[in-house]
Amino acid sequence: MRLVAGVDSSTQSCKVVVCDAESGELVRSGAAPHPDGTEVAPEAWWDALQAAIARAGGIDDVEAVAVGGQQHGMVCLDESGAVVRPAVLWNDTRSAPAALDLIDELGGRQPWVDAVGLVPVASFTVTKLRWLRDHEPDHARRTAAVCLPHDYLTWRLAGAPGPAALVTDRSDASGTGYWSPTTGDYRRDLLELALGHDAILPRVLGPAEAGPCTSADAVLGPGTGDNAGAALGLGATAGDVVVSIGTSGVACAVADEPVGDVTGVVAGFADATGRFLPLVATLNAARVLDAAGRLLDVSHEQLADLALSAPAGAGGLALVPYLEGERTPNRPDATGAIHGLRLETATPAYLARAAVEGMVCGLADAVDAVRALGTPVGRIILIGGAARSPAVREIASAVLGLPVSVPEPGEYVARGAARQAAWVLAGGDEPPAWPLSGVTETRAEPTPGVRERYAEVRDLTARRP
Ligand SMILES: Nc1ncnc2c1ncn2[C@@H]1O[C@H](COP(=O)(O)OP(=O)(O)O)[C@@H](O)[C@H]1O
Ligand SMILES: O=C(CO)[C@@H](O)[C@H](O)COP(=O)(O)O
Repeated sequence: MRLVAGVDSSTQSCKVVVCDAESGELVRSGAAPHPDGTEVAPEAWWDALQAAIARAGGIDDVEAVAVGGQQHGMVCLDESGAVVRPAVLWNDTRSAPAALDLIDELGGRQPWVDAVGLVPVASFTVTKLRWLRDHEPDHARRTAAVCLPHDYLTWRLAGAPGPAALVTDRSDASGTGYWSPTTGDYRRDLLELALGHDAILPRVLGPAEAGPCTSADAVLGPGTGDNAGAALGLGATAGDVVVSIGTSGVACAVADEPVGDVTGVVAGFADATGRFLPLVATLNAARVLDAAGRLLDVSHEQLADLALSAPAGAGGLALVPYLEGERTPNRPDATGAIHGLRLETATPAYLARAAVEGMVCGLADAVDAVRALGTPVGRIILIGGAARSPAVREIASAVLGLPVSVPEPGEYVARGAARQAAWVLAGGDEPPAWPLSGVTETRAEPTPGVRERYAEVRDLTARRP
């Protein structure tokens, strides 16, 4: 059996899967946590990767490896390849004012969409670089190379051979704000507009192009942004909308043509197969349920039981989930809120229901935005840590008014990276066929009233203190 490995260096943890290159069958896996916070030393990702690899039984016997990872994080290296400052992550909102400055300086939203397929918001790398230039000019000046979390780990696996050897892929490059999915080229003028000077950027490899090798002589694939990795791991095709409920909430779909949305709601990313990946991301997803569990002092399982024991709509109790500010809609300074509290609804069960419904309503808006750009929504595929919750599956189907397909619990981003590694080994125009097993479908009675109530209260939130 020829083995390949795939990595998902996500916001909260690092996961490694080792798979049969031909069939995709999972052979073994491991995981390790990441530190909390929206600023992380890249060395911590490297340590977590080493721990996850060890827990997966090592990767000395694999022939190819690819790394998927959280998108957009700003990793700055100096001339020697040393990290200049901790990475600023996708969910850090400090660069919201920088995003507005950049939009203004290029002449509005449309020039950004035309140039790079997206409108800058705090999540995207380009705005973080502008923040760096404005707030830490010494760090900006020392920055000789800029890369993303997955690029950094690929480079470390290759032995960190100097910044000029950095590589990336189309999907993650498309989330920087200085690479065009339409032309396949960097927009160095936009990098300079943000950072104040040019810098080394990772070479963008083709979807199945081999990168350097690891110290154990396994070939490294280009890697992927995590959402493109998930689409590849699931084998998503036209009509599939992948909804991921991890730290971020995401709705995305594979498309044959690039997408441009001047409202900035849908980002026109590239995917991991040479196609495109229109995507909407929210800042508030699984952690809203973590927070509800903490408030009620219950486990995820108990929270799900509580939520399912309350009636749909939670008697008008509605939770706006902007606990970390929000990216879509673009409200970096917003906070969460609970509306409609009455004596009858002031119970753990109603609050649990409202938390799941509020979080899912944010994702329903995301699915609507993807659909509004002409993407067909035939099937919803639900993944991410919170897809393990029966309440999330049931309420997602009810609120979306659609059946929801859930593959067996697994690490689909890491699987997508492993499938890319197998593709690098096998060559050819399409990745090896890796059948998806254990998909179950949840169909719940639609509850349109839940979204109507949510729409009434969605904008009624206080600003962050
Ligand atoms: N059974 C569950 N119900 C709800 N949430 C869960 C459950 N299991 C895990 N989670 C949550 O899923 C999140 C991790 O999901 P994951 O997709 O790995 O996140 P990320 O990719 O952002 O690191 C955590 O916030 C965790 O608490
Ligand atoms: O910012 C985005 C997509 O644009 C996020 O989806 C990040 O890529 C982080 O993903 P998770 O770690 O939450 O899965």
